[in-house]
Amino acid sequence: MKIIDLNLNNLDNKEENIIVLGNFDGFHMGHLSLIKKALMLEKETGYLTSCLLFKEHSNKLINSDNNFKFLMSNQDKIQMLDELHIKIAFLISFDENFMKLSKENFVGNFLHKKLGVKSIVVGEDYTFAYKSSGTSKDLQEIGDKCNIKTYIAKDVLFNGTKVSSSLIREKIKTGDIKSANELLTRPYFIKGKVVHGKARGKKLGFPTANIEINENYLIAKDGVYTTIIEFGQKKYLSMTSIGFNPTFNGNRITIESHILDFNEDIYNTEVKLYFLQRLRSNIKFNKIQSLIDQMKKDLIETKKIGKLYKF
Ligand SMILES: Cc1cc2nc3c(=O)[nH]c(=O)nc-3n(C[C@H](O)[C@H](O)[C@H](O)COP(=O)(O)O)c2cc1C
Ligand SMILES: Nc1ncnc2c1ncn2[C@@H]1O[C@H](COP(=O)(O)OP(=O)(O)O)[C@@H](O)[C@H]1O
Repeated sequence: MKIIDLNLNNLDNKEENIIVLGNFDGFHMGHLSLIKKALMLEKETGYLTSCLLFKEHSNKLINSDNNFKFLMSNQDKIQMLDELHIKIAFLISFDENFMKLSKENFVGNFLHKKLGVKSIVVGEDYTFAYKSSGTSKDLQEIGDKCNIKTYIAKDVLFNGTKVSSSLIREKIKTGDIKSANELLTRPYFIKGKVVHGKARGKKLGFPTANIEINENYLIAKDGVYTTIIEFGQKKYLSMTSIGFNPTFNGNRITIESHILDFNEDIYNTEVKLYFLQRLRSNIKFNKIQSLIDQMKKDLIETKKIGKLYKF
């Protein structure tokens, strides 16, 4: 995939393309239907598929909601687009200039003249231009005038409900990982570096890799999960606790993962943690032995669940 930073490159050799527009937080079922449509059009027309990504998350700028949490980073989105065989990723800063573009300028100048867009694929609820004044219907109307064909994909429903990034955020926040994973069509994951904890894990017989928390991204509901941890091109079954370590009266949330059949130092390693299933809530035990006994039960459960997944 070609990555074009529009703030750095002037597109001398622009290629005619079919652009997929949206925010794509999570790359869920609905997003995948747009990508599929664009890839079909690519086969029919020979134009290359492309996608526009904002270098800074647009919601953060528009809402100025500092508590807004994302499902994935831009880097994850780029990797996902590449894996899906999209040919060009256009990156642009969501700055004052871009934010203030009129509907006509966005389509006629930016998409048509600057990027060489021949077709657009969007969802029904897409909005664009100054103060989100443009709708997908506007895109179609203005696009027609400059020979851009717009395809508006129907909302994807799951059990009668529209699939959306906010619905998935809600599922993750409430610990319904099973539904979130169904909507994403893959296990929900987070990424982070292994940092030092309180060095209690080894003493309990369950060392845990503590994963550094990035405030920009969503954290699943407090509890114990069966997970898969990936680093150094390998995947391992693991069980992860998200919470305040109530047994030890902890005062900050940690994400810590005990890796099965593993015994190596992985401090400072970048890991990817996939959530498969939530096992239970965190418990404040009166005795440390009770916590250990419970972790042994979690281990048995995790092994059972692990057998159901190929990784
Ligand atoms: C599978 C699993 C289940 C856990 N369950 C609980 C729990 O129910 N209550 C609790 O206080 N801590 C729980 N923990 C967190 C442990 O208290 C924590 O891993 C331990 O204190 C080690 O912390 P450290 O990494 O800072 O050394 C769990 C950890 C794991 C890996
Ligand atoms: N099976 C394992 N699962 C997780 N971490 C392990 C495992 N075996 C060894 N380790 C190493 O031990 C560290 C965790 O030990 P622990 O006593 O819990 O200390 P800390 O509180 O610093 O996390 C991990 O960061 C990792 O480097």
